[in-house]
Amino acid sequence: MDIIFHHPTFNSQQWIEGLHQKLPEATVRQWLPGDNQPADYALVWHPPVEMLSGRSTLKGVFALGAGVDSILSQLQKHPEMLPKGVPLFRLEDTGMALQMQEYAVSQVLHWFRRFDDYQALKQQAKWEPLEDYRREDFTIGVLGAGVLGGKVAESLAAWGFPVRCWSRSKKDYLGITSYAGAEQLGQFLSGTRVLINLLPNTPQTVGIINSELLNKLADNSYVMNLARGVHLVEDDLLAALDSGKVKGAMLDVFAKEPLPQNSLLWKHPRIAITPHLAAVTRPEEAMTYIAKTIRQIENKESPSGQVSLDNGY
Ligand SMILES: NC(=O)C1=CN([C@@H]2O[C@H](COP(=O)(O)OP(=O)(O)OC[C@H]3O[C@@H](n4cnc5c(N)ncnc54)[C@H](OP(=O)(O)O)[C@@H]3O)[C@@H](O)[C@H]2O)C=CC1
Ligand SMILES: O=CC(=O)O
Repeated sequence: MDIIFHHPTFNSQQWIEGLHQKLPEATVRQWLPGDNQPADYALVWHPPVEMLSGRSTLKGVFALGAGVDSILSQLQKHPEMLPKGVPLFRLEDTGMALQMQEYAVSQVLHWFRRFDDYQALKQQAKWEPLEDYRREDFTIGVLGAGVLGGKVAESLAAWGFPVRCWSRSKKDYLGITSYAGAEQLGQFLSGTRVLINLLPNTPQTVGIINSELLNKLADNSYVMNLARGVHLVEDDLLAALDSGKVKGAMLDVFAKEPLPQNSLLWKHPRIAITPHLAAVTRPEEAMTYIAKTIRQIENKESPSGQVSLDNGY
């Protein structure tokens, strides 16, 4: 079995050796331009078109992340890149759900305990106990209730917050109110105090967090974008912060990354920023998942994690 690997920043040697340990029968090599030798599987992130195109004998392509929007947008321009019938897989959880839970829970607690307000008071050297927020006024709404959104919703429910989620299909998560489809988005937003985005980037979700949506949230709401920058209309968020509709935001992803130096988001006192690391690919867990999936494919089983090219995620 031959596996080719390409990632612009990962340590290729670590992956080649790690995969070989998990799949001793496999020969794993870093793909380099000009390599058109046979391959059964390809592990990729931002793959050069020539790496994949024409490889009709591939049994699977693995994206080395959870979101496949960059690969799908490359595919739009170069449909030949993924030969017909070759399945595309993505990483399902592989250690990312726990990272997302850590990120979301810590920031929700920060807002809930009014640490943002106390930081502002500290700037003025003011000793001023504020009224506590009540959990019942702190409904959390998670946009996207898949592998990561579902786990984030569950962890916040465990902290006793009222939690709801929104997805395409209805969910049955314990203690979480599920809303589905465009027709239930308004209900989902009404009364939501903290909005957490974990949607995939698809034509239906681009720009979804805009002024119309933000205006439907509860007053003094908070926004956390953990999915993709293109989901958020940055100017609309700035306007909602300035009008007081939104009280604070925590952003991990941006329409343009790295976030340009001249972006107004950097300067806003009520926006916190992290550089797209809410959940990173953990090599050990990812390799375990990929090796298991390859074995399932070899055994003619149906592994989970296959991307629906029709749905775009
Ligand atoms: N910032 C970071 O570091 C990281 C960001 N990400 C981002 O997180 C995203 C989510 O990952 P993951 O949870 O694994 O993805 P999943 O595919 O498991 O979940 C996606 C969810 O979004 C829902 N959804 C999709 N389209 C729509 C729509 N049009 N309307 C309503 N709901 C919709 C799906 O509904 P249904 O369940 O009904 O299909 C599903 O619940 C990734 O696509 C990636 O962009 C991922 C990892 C790290
Ligand atoms: O943003 C990261 C990913 O895995 O998707």
